[in-house]
Amino acid sequence: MTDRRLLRGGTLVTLDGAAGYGLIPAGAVALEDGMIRWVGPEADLPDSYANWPATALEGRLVTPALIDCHTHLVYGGSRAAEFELRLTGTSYEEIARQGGGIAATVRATREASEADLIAQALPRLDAMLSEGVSMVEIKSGYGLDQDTELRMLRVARRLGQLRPVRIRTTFLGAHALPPGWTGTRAEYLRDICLPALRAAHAEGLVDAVDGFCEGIAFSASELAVVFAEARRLGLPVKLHAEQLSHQGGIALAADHGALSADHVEYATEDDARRMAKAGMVAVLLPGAFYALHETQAPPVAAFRAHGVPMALSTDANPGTSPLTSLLLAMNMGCTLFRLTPEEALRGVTTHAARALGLTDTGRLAPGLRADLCIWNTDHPAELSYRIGFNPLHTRIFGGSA
Ligand SMILES: O=C(O)CC[C@@H]1NC(=O)NC1=O
Ligand SMILES: [Fe+3]
Repeated sequence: MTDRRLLRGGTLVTLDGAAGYGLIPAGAVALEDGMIRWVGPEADLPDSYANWPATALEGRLVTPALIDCHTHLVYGGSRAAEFELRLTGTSYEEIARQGGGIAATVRATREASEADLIAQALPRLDAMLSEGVSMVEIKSGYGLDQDTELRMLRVARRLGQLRPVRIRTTFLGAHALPPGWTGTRAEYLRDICLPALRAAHAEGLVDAVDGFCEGIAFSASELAVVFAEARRLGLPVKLHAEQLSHQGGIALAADHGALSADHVEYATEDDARRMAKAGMVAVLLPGAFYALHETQAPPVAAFRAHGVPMALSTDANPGTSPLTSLLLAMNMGCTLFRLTPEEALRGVTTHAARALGLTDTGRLAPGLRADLCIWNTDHPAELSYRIGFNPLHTRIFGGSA
């Protein structure tokens, strides 16, 4: 039985082309068997679609469904108490020295069963879906041992079976040293991280590989070992780079054909040039910038000048970005990083898809997946202008509402 649906009488934001909204006023979209078949002015609708079951859009805005391309959505426990500590004078570093920070989440995640992790992740995932998200990237990185890293990735895969959403998984064993590790960072990567990556890959749990290139985490030369193994396994790479300082992470990522460099607050003009040449996406994460009271914004003007596509994401994680609203991340991208509303919308659709290495979604065009959002507004800027307001009317996933 062919599943057909015609949306008619809305303002379409196709995002076709390298710039602009690709607006089609009074437009129509024909969906069939989970794919977009036709997009255009309703006046030009071919007769063959005229009798398809129709939904009147009544002038509402239609965009591609949203994509959150950088999250740490699966984890155990909460760090709300640390939030309170920080606001009563204890520094981030002091909390880490006391065994808090990532280590606290690692302990809670190791103690959590698969069912616990699913139960704790679902409300966060549901919050994203309620705002029109159709795809979420989820990283490991709170296990830092093989069993827990694989359990995190299995949970991420399971979430895509429990909800109408696509999940892309990223192995982030190179996130931090495990609590209590007495060896070197290179020994952790060799003896724990890489065997876990190979085991996760063998189980089909990994879509990409990531690392945290920072003074408090791993150096570019240490991470080169992880990226070399990822490439040997045929996996794409991406990198948390230049977040709190300049460590040369972008150069490493560019040398390994990375899909993206993420955070990039301390990226330079030369980094932007390298990213453009390597065809990388800059994934901007304003939630962490905001929560850490960061003052160094990413070099948006340099990314624009060199044609580096910019994506936006929540970086949903319990420490530096306990944010599960991609709409708020859009507003932060505009307000904190001075992105235009068009750049913000591209950042959570077509550029986010590119940051995940995907070409089957992120725009309204024939042949792409029928993942769309219908909004109770008629102007695209409303999506990043409002703060704490969700104008979603209908989320269409694979052609179904
Ligand atoms: O604090 C946490 O739990 C994660 C921090 C998070 N991880 C990373 O690589 N950068 C971050 O901001
Ligand atoms: Fe992150």
